[in-house]
Amino acid sequence: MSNSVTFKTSPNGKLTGTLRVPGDKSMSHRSIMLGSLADGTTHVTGFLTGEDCIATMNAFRKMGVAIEGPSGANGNEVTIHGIGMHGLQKPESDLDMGNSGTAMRLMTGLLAGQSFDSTLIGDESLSSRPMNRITKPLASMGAVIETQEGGTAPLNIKGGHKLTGIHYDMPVASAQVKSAVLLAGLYAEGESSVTEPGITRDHSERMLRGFGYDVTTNGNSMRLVGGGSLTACDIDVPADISSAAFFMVGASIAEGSDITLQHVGINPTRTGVIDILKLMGADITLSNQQEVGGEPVADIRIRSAKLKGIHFPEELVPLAIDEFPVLFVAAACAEGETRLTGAEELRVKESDRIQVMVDGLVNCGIDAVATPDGIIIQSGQLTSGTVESHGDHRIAMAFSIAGLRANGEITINNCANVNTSFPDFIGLASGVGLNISAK
Ligand SMILES: O=C(O)C1=C[C@@H](OP(=O)(O)O)[C@@H](O)[C@H](O)C1
Ligand SMILES: C=C(OP(=O)(O)O)C(=O)O
Repeated sequence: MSNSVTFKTSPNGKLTGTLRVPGDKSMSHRSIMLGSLADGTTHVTGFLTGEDCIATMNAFRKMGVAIEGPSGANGNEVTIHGIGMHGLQKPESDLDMGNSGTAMRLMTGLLAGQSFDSTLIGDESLSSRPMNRITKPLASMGAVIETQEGGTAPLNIKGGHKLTGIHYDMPVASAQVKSAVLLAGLYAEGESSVTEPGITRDHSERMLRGFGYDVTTNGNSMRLVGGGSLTACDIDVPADISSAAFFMVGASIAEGSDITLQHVGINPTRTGVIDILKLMGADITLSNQQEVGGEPVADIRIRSAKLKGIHFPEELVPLAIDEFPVLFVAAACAEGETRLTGAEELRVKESDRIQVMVDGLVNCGIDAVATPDGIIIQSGQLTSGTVESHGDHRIAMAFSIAGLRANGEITINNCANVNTSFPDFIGLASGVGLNISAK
């Protein structure tokens, strides 16, 4: 897709049938990172072939890791020939993390513990996101990292510095910050630990354990001791609940919908979207629940329902952090008022997701107001309109879903980055009944 991809929706769609959305982005990034540092060969299935995860894969290839794939019948199998905790080689050029905060922040933690220098770069959006939230705790472990003025990327990470474990009381509930400290902690002397102000996704801890590393979780605190090693394992990446969320909201708001989403990851640190939609009155049922490779998965059936506006519980914010753009679309279609508070983190994602969603909703006829840490949305009729996604994949897909309830066409600009997290969104969404085209 070129940079100027425009999506156009038309009315009267409903979502029916069965769908398996692409693999989990958080787990796909981590599978490449841990697989590369492990002893032995790691096979990954269900890998997300979105641009962000391919960028992570290419970064490790540049550091000497042999990685095969994506290949296989579904094109989502990857084989990583791990080179051990100390096997990475100095890359000959900058490592480009594309659009992904997760990749850049986790990689910074890992690279801080290497013997060589490296530079991490990203696209325009990533280059404007705050990196001092990780460079600060990493510096107190002994890492030497140069940021740009204002604490942004490119990041120059100086190798060869001895790291020492710390305890870090995280000021924000961020899995990326937690993971950066724990991954640096693998290379640090002694114990590294974090306490998070609210529960955040725990894929790093689970996957480290899957690779045989001892990570202890005690309530909101996690700890590990540096100097150990990782043992290769097989990883089955479930479908991404953040991608499934678009269809959960779409099926809820479009009358006559009945869709089943298969093999979705339902790790309790990710299921805020299900809890929130249920509080709004959604009809959601889970079946085939099982544990696959240390992560719970299920099939999720959603039928259309009459939603009502609510005040989103603040404790659910980190557990649904990437799903708010599409939850705001649900709110526009729900009876009454919906309020979000305690979500200032949304302002430092791929775009300022509060302001960008307010602007787009207002352009489509909805009364929405931004607050410093959230939003207030009144129920209304979505109309035709033109929306700027600001290159943010989740904004582009949220307004695609809004098209199901709009009484006219919605034009969404700057949608190329949908490929970072959801390859073939248009094909899969059209296949289950969304009236949408891209050009
Ligand atoms: O650790 C991860 O994989 C992620 C953590 C979250 O970011 P924060 O840690 O900044 O909240 C989330 O928004 C992001 O999409 C993925
Ligand atoms: C915020 C997101 O990702 P990241 O922070 O990795 O860019 C996202 O995928 O919605």
